[in-house]
Amino acid sequence: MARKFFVGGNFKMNGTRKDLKAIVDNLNNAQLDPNAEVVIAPPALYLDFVKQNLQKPNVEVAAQNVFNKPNGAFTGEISATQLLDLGVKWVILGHSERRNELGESDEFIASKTKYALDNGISVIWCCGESKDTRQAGETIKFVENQLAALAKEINDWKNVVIAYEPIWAIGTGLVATKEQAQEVHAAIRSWLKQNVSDKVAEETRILYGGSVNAKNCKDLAKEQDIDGFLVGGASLKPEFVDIINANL
Ligand SMILES: O=C[C@H](O)COP(=O)(O)O
Repeated sequence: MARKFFVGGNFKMNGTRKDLKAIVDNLNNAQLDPNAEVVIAPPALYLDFVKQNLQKPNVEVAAQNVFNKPNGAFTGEISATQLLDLGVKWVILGHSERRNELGESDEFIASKTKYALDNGISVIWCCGESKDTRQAGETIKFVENQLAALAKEINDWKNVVIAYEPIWAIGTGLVATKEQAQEVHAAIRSWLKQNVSDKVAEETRILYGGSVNAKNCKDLAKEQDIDGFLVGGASLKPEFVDIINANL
């Protein structure tokens, strides 16, 4: 089964209504590859605003976080029920900025992933190594450990998209070579085959994230196990359209 090309735009903590309207208008007015599935993740405060302004049926909205409890005294958190109330059916979890800046552990991320999936929200689950880990030659072992922590919590992978994002490539302009990215993507797929099932390995989309732009996306997209991208900085710019259209 061919895996559908997937492009996520992670706006992170960027944009006001004016900026976001311009980004959404740019997408509304663009010719987008009809075979690409596109999800954009504005700051939580603007999820509804972006949703109301989007006019493209193949572009959906994602949250950048969700908590693992239904409601209650959890200041600053957002529940799955609240996301569904706005019609938001995607969430990004496990991003290295939340792992490192906010101290989210593998176990906490796995429990949030389970909670989101159990409530019908699809997850873009992120993994990836630091520069030190890569230099020590431990990239694959590190990513496999992150996967193992997730696999302890979840059984059903059909609504999970994996994003491999080497931390040293995020926002640095230092993109992984297509060989480096393909090697880790193939290792993730092989881990899924050995530890989950052939079907999950075959069907799960594995995205690359880390300084993807209009210039490097076409080459990366040709790699066998790269099924799309999770884009940060460039998703705020008009070139996001070129990344969505990388296969055209
Ligand atoms: O979630 C997106 C990644 O962190 C990549 O960000 P970047 O494209 O700005 O390097």
